[in-house]
Amino acid sequence: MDLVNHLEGRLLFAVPKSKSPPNQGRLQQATLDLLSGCDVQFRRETRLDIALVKNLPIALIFLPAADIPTFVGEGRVDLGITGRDQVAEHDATLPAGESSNVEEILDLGFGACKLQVQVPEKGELKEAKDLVGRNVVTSFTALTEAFFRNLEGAEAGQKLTTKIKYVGGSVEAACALGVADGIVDLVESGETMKAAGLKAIDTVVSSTAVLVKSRKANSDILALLASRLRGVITAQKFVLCQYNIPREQLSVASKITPGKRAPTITALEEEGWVAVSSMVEKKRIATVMDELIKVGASDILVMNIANSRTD
Ligand SMILES: Nc1ncnc2c1ncn2[C@@H]1O[C@H](COP(=O)(O)OP(=O)(O)OP(=O)(O)O)[C@@H](O)[C@H]1O
Ligand SMILES: O=P(O)(O)OC[C@H]1O[C@H](OP(=O)(O)OP(=O)(O)O)[C@H](O)[C@@H]1O
Repeated sequence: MDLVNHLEGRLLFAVPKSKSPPNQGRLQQATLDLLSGCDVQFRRETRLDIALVKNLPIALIFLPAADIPTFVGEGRVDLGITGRDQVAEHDATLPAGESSNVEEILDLGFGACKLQVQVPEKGELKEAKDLVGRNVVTSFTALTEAFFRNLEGAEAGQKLTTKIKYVGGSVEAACALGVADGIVDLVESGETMKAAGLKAIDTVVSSTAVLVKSRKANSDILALLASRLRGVITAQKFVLCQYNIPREQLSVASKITPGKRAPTITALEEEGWVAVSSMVEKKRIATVMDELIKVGASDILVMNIANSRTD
């Protein structure tokens, strides 16, 4: 089947694909899990970068994470998932005064990392401004140039004294090989940086995976898909907390669990008691339970949310 001829009338959705098999594309699996949570059904033929969604008028286009902002920005695809670092790098390449056509509509929470300025651990360089006028190697040349332009106080168009060179990978080797005095590279666990004898001295961008749309793209199917994705992400971030509490303590407990809009309150058969049900951010739940106990709550139950729709 010639898939390209079947794209007409479909929302084009760019999802990150793996370029190099050993790394398997850091954003790919979490993205596929997210699509499955939204009941986006498709089968990708081996080596094909286009997959038609069976149950919705959507076509998935598998592209390298770094290229997705370009395709979205030019309106060639309507929607995409990539790292915020990639969007920032794309935006930094735009001519001064030109605004980006890549609009972030949802933080997806996974793929967290930081683009950091790194120098040899044992050396005289202590802060980013010590690298001004020296050699810096990176895969993110536009962001690095903007960062040092700011440090140098250089006007747009004025030549930088810091020399920024592009490499496509293994950036951390540049210092050891004498190509660079410092690098600007992604740090997730910090293992690569540590193994290369480097330390971070500044952060250019903090990143997570984001859902982006082309500024002019708007359709019912785009709104539906964004709403489904938001529902799955919200469900992953929140738990449902239920507890019983004396009615006179309700106002203080409601401040601890205000919910997304407001907590649900149900009267109990027992005089003077109510049951409360409220969504709570997963990362806060232990503290919230401690606080609820202190104000007299009992029978506290916490449940995972399989899916949600709150917009
Ligand atoms: N440790 C990490 N190293 C690189 N990117 C990371 C890391 N952790 C999270 N990310 C995010 O993943 C994005 C890269 O995605 P992905 O790995 O799919 O791209 P790729 O480099 O094209 O794939 P591959 O690594 O298979 O070549 C980065 O831009 C960043 O947002
Ligand atoms: O902080 P960590 O968890 O160690 O991850 C960070 C490393 O991962 C990425 O490299 P990648 O593995 O994609 O290889 P590359 O250097 O060839 O791009 C990135 O460029 C860092 O080198």
